[in-house]
Amino acid sequence: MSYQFEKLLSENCNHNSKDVSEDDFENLSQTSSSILRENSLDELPFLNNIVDLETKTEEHVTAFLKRRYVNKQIYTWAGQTLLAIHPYEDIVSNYFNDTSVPCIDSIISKIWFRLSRNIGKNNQAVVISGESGSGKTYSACLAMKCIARFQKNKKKEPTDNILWQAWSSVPLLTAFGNASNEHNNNSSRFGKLLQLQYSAGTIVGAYIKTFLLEKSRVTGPNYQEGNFHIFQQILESVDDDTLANLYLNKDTAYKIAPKPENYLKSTYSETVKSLKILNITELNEILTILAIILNLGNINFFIKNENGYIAKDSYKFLIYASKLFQIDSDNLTQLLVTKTFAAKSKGNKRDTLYTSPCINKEECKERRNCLMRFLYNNLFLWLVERINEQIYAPESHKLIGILDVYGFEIFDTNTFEQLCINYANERLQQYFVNDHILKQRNELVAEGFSVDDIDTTEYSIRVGLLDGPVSVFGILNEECAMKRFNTDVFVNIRLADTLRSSKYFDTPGNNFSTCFVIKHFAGNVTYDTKTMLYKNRDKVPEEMISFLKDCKFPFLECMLRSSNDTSSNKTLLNKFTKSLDNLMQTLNQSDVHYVKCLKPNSFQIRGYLDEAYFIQQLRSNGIFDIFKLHFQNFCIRYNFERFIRKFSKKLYNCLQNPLKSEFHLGKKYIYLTEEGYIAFELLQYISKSIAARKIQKYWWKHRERRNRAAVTIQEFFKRIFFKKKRCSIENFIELSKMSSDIPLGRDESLTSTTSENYFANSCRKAEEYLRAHQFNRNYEGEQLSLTLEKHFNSLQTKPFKRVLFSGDHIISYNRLAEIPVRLHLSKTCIPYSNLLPKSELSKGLADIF
Ligand SMILES: Nc1ncnc2c1ncn2[C@@H]1O[C@H](COP(=O)(O)OP(=O)(O)OP(=O)(O)O)[C@@H](O)[C@H]1O
Repeated sequence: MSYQFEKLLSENCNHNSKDVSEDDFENLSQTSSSILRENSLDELPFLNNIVDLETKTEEHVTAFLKRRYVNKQIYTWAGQTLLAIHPYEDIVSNYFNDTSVPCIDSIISKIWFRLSRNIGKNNQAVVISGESGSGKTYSACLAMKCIARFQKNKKKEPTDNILWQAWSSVPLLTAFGNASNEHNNNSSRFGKLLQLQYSAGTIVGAYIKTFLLEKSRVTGPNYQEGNFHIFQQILESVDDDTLANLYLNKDTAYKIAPKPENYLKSTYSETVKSLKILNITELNEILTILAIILNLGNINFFIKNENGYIAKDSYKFLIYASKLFQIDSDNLTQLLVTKTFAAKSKGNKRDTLYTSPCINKEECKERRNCLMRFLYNNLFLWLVERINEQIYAPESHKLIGILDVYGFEIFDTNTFEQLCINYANERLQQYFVNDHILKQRNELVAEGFSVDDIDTTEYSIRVGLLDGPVSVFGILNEECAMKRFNTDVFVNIRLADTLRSSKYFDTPGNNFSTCFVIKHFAGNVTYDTKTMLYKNRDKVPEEMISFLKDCKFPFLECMLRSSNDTSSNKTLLNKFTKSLDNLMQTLNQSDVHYVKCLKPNSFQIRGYLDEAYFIQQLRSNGIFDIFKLHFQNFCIRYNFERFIRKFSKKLYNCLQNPLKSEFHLGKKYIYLTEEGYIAFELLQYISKSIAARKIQKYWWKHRERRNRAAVTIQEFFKRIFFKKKRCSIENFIELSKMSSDIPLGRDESLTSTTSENYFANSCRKAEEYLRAHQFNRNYEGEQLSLTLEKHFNSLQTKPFKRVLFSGDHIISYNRLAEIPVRLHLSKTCIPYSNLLPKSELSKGLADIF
């Protein structure tokens, strides 16, 4: 046991509850550990964590995962990382509501557990990674569904529920940001980090951060690929009248929106519903922008005498687009077929602007495409901003991040977008290995665990090759900054000359090739430098912005406000690298949980796991490195002081033997497995209940004794009081007797007035007596007055026959009531029982009132 910990234990020995005996703990700990053992056996009919395998060779692990996959067990733990194999069939429902097996739900329950008990960092994140089409977005949706089940206040109307609104953003952003490609008919063409704001068991807000939309797709997807789903949705589902207002027609072939074989039949109604849930009312404006893009895409050009012109057959589309822009068609023509450039003027004068015609069709097309990309990208950013306005809670809260970025991509032709996407995956993989595996390894070694070496240099070298000082990005950015005329071949030669020494870089083909190869963690990808510089510059001509500002369509102004700073000289790679740096910072502030999505084969066939293909994914994902860290099962750690404050020394002493394997004492921390932590909490709870019950028992005993003592004292005092009272009544009776025993007629000096005085005196004394004894209309008082009344009336004193008492007053002493009178001095449950019938009042008690 660590010295520090021992010291703390001895310092804190007074901390324990004295009510619970060591034996109680002993018994409890035995019971609970046996419960835990039984549970784990019940819950794990098969092994479900590959670190528990006895033989951990690559072949063994693959065979084990294959067996699970064939048994339709698509989820498996690799330490604390969840492996999810794409089933290519709908079997996920088997896992619903069962957190005992590895699945997305178990990750979310872990996160919920941590947040609700303040374990670990304030923020939690799920990083879902994998190749394109491996099921990342699907897993992200499952995670959100699971959070919805966990959160409190389920009864709230769905429309008031932030999570419901955040959930509605999924089909909306899918429609605008997903498209079909050869790997996946619903491939995300942007990266997304959804941050859910958590407070006291509820999601109170959310925020969506997006990364680099593949905007080049909007000008026309690659062969057999689709454009963003929204275009098909409009052309298929919007009614004819609305389409006519948008200058669109179902019979027209729109070049940018081909229908690939495997296109996703997503529904427009779902998109509209999501807009409604998110209170986005600008549906018409959105449709107009999309209609402009569709019409612009059909505009063709021809060149005559080195001047660009709009082709006659496509002139109508130009007219439609300018009507939708609400600007004169000549302005649009001018924008598309001429270019403006600024020439430096002498002195401090402003630059002079010159206009020159586009000299070839490609230039005209590029200007048109630039306008379409700019419009679509800004529409997308505006949409994300509007969603965030609706779902964001301004107060700071704990965060649950769900990161779903585009998956690693290898196509026949890979260009700038694939370079960015694969770079993002490379960064995430590097983060996983460096900040998750390596950091843990070093900490574990420092804490006394013995862990094998893990070589992570290859991941850093590859990231350095892409974005370091001498790197692919460095050269592309430099070429953009120099603004010199350079061909794609030249850029490729420069890349090859500079980076040839790296073992992760290669240049296939001859000197005129425009291709280079990067050996990524997930495979070799051949990139084409064609259009790379152009796309990297990401420049929107000034005159295009002025044109949009001149248009009378008011929505354009709102949209431009959400746009990025177009005047900035930063390249797209600069911006993208920066956004990924921010993402890494966000992850650094969170406890990160990993879901690695894997594809069983490259043919999208269900029930078949291609071992060679699969093993490569495991290798490149760093899954085999996880074996070296199987200590990471100790996923909860406390520093000693907090541990002792939370649990007690006695609890620790009792549990250290039965739960020996569930915790580890390091130099700074005590490490617990989740089972260990639950056992500690369970026993602490039970021990507190025992202590509480004991305290209750003592308290009841004490109260009983106190009550009994009070009763004894009361009895004693009552006895004395009654004795005294009886005494004083007797005295009074004696006194009254004396006053009434006046010998009438015998002594002439004693007149009737004298006798009357005597009687009146007696009565006054009787009243005083009653008052002095605190006559308060209670039973005792009543008894007393009745006793006195009886006594007076037995005296037969002349001329006063009867004396009638009410409380501490004599109310009648000159004549008897002619009817039997009962005076009720306290309220009874019989209504009006304290009143006499009116008819009887005059006869009996007229002098009373
Ligand atoms: N566990 C699963 N059960 C059933 N279908 C699934 C499962 N996982 C994924 N799918 C389906 O597979 C397809 C691809 O999944 P998804 O879009 O989530 O992949 P992705 O990794 O996000 O791809 P990309 O990186 O291209 O966006 C989708 O149609 C999805 O519905």
